[in-house]
Amino acid sequence: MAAVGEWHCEKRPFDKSESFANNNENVPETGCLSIVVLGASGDLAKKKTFPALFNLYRQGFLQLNDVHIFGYARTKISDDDLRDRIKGYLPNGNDVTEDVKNFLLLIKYVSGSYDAPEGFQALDKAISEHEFSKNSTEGSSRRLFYLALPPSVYPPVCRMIKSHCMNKSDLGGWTRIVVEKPFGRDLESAEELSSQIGELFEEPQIYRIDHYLGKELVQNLLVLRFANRLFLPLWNRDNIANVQIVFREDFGTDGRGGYFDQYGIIRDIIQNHLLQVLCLVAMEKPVSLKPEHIRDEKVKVLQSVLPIKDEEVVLGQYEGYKDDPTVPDNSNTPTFATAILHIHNERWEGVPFILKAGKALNSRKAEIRVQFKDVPGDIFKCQKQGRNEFVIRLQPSEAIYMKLTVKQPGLEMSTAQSELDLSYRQRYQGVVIPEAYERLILDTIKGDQQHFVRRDELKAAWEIFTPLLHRIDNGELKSLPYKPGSRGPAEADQLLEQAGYVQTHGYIWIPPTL
Ligand SMILES: NC(=O)C1=CN([C@@H]2O[C@H](COP(=O)(O)OP(=O)(O)OC[C@H]3O[C@@H](n4cnc5c(N)ncnc54)[C@H](OP(=O)(O)O)[C@@H]3O)[C@@H](O)[C@H]2O)C=CC1
Ligand SMILES: O=C1O[C@H](COP(=O)(O)O)[C@@H](O)[C@H](O)[C@H]1O
Repeated sequence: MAAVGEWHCEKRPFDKSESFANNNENVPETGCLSIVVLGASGDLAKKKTFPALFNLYRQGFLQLNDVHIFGYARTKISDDDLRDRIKGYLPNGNDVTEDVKNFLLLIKYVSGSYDAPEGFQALDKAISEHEFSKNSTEGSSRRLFYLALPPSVYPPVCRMIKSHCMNKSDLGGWTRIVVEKPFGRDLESAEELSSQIGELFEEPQIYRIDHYLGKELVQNLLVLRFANRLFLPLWNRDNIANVQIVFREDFGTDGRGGYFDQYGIIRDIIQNHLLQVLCLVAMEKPVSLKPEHIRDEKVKVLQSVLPIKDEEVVLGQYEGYKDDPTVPDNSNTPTFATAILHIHNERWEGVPFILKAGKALNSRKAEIRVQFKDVPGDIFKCQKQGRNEFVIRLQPSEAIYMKLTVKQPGLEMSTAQSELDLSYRQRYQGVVIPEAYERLILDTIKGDQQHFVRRDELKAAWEIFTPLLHRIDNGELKSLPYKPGSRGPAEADQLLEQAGYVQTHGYIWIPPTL
């Protein structure tokens, strides 16, 4: 038993019945599982993919008897070199515990190119040997390919997997591929990539990962919205004045300037992470929790978004961004953007959805802020404290709180702003909040596509942002300079005010301490 306030990890059985989210009619699967991380020498693999696999392993979701992990990349390194690279990124990886040792022994490395058969044939041989050594029986050849690679190599890699590495039909089981963002640069390139991959794999085999969908509080959105009577009648244009979905980072592009400059903050954060969150905030109740029912509702939201107007966009670029030698001196790439989206449907007509994301700002946080309208016939006018807000803090200090006006304790009848607060660290002491990648990889193994982006969703998301992105790429919209460590361009706050957001002055939510 963990002491109060201490976070701990438990071995959990892989039990389908324990979670309501599993009612997606997937058949429970056991048997030989090969997880292949392509691009194993890279940044994402060492920082996110392998640590997520380790966490799944130490919680008992990946069984020693079934699983084998393969790293694949061009770099010529040995199994031990790869293990050494990964070790430092595992939780407490430098104290080589039994768990760390056993996990690292599960990893083998195969080197090869991304567009020639030899490497993939060697990979297939290594996987088959593993399947053979585990005495695989029918239905037990499960092969998961995680493409931790630049999207430019997805098409050749998918072709190679299809030609040389599919699960063996006599054993049954499955082959699935996980692809990372950025999935295209605009509608046309995304559709081309989708078609290339779609010719090789069926949609149920393709897992387009958006790690924001794996975050605990993003996963809580459906429960909050549809399991609480309190919110059902309030969640609409009659009561809600505006919705903000905000991502802030207090560091810049930090050595990733070359990559970032080709994409910018809208492609990096808004078109995917924030838009996915918007869908979950705005969608209608799905028929059930089946992945297709949920994704159908998300697509409807995206298809109801009106074209974005230039006057409802503010772009910024932090001073010093172009000091990175890999960023061109004349770059107009935004590192900050605020854009207002309007959803043209019965529930949301007239409610601005303000999406804001920025790098090198004054704080690091991601949150959803639902601001309610003023109370009609307000009798406390003279001491008005501010509007009700429902805030879902995605990170850090995960929390859900409701800003309310209450009576200030004491003899006087005066009002104050306070909150009803569910702070996770305090309420769920000793409970581990899983990393987004950990949860999503587990979903791919279970075959649950609920938290992955379907092809038509991706298309609709690009349809919303492509015209704006093209205007930015053509230099028709300029990025305003802002100071690193600031709130971003002042024009963004003016836009917020124009959209009807009423800021509460003199009140700051402080995460409770234990
Ligand atoms: N890093 C992160 O935090 C995040 C990354 N992503 C996405 O994940 C994917 C991988 O990201 P990341 O690990 O940072 O990328 P890297 O730049 O580290 O690339 C991963 C590996 O791919 C190979 N590679 C790199 N460039 C090329 C190229 N031009 N042609 C062929 N192979 C290449 C290299 O392996 P080798 O040369 O050994 O073959 C490299 O180790 C990308 O799609 C990225 O956008 C998404 C979210 C966060
Ligand atoms: O996808 C990305 O996300 C990270 C932020 O992820 P978070 O889970 O730490 O919020 C961001 O830094 C990166 O630019 C982007 O590509």
